Amino acid sequence: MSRSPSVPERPHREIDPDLSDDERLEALRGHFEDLTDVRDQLSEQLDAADERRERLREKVNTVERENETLKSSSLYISTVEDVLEDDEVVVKQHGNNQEVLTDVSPRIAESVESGDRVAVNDSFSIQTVLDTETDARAQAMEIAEKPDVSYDEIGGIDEQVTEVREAVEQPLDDPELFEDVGIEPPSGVLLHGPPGTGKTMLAKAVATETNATFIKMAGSELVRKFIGEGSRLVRDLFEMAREREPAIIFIDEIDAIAAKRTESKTSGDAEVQRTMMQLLSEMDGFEARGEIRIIAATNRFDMLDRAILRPGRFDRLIEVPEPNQDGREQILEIHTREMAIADEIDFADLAAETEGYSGAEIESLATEAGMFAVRDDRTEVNHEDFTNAIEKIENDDSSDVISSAGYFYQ
Ligand SMILES: Nc1ncnc2c1ncn2[C@@H]1O[C@H](COP(=O)(O)OP(=O)(O)OP(=O)(O)O)[C@@H](O)[C@H]1O
Repeated sequence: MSRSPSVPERPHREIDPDLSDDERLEALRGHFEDLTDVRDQLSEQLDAADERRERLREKVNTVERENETLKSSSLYISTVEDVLEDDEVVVKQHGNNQEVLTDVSPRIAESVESGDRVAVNDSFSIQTVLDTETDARAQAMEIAEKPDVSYDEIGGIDEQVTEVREAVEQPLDDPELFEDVGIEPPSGVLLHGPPGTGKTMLAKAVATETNATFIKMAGSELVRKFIGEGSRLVRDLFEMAREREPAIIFIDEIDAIAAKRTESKTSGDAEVQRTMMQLLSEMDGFEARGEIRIIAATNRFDMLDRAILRPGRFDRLIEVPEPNQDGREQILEIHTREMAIADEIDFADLAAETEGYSGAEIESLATEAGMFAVRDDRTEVNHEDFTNAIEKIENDDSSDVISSAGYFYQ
């Protein structure tokens, strides 16, 4: 940056009072000339400053325009395939799968790794590395390499466990058996039933048992949070499963993307429709004996578009009902396994008191009973803590533990 020019010194001239008139006039003239000089210098400096200000203003305008263009121009999402030497990388564009060799700016070169999702501009230069926050794929899916749910943690739905094991686990574990018999295993399994009855648990338990990666995507989030990205995310979902075989794809709340067509033809509906079409086409092109199994869940079975239930799609329907007396008893026992509970606790009695409770609600009940003991400074939970907890839950209007209001299952 150039230094600002120094301000000229103010001229000063003493005039001797003893001088003659002519001499004084001469001295004053000299002083006047000095002043004029200073004025000229100042005015030159002023012009130079004006010129500099003008140049800076132009610079600011250009930067502002560049900034605007950067902000408004769309960036494309790509995946880094390979990081080479000299800050070069190979990226693959989503959508058209085009592979491009491009440079990474030294500013972010350190943080780019193979497998990263990045945003590139028109000339494929990487602008940013998408972190997990901005990475829709990571946000939309829950991935567990090793889910940790075993069948003995699921109570009251033994029949459903057996059915799911036959339809999902066996084709993964023993595909030859199906080949020998000459049948195709079911393509997709649809679990339907009220909320909190163990559908997600069941899917996770199969993944645990078969050492498969568990990849979950929630239909409602696809529709609410990832507007416009639904079909791409469905494609990504299957791609991710193929990358991580064996894998269990679990689509929760499938009704959000596979509901019967409504009268209204809003653009939102069209988008949901596209997402469903993508799901159907992924399933249709699927090798049923492969290492990927698909489980979907819904508590709005009545709303489903029948197209997804056709053979080759979700062709095995398994109802997961609310637990009965025995089921509730088993679930209570499961959720109190790790608790210090008194011998006197009568599970059959508590099961009778909790008619209409789902598995998730029974789990909350156990926690609430434990809270009563904590409040009382006791380490052992007794029968009364449970009955108090039931009373509290049922009286507590604000509690959504017993959430029959939001319950649409038919
Ligand atoms: N049958 C069950 N046995 C033991 N625990 C259960 C059972 N059902 C539900 N739970 C408990 O409730 C929690 C929630 O259950 P889960 O998420 O599997 O229900 P869901 O049927 O998938 O519900 P939603 O339809 O709301 O997604 C589980 O983590 C588990 O602790």
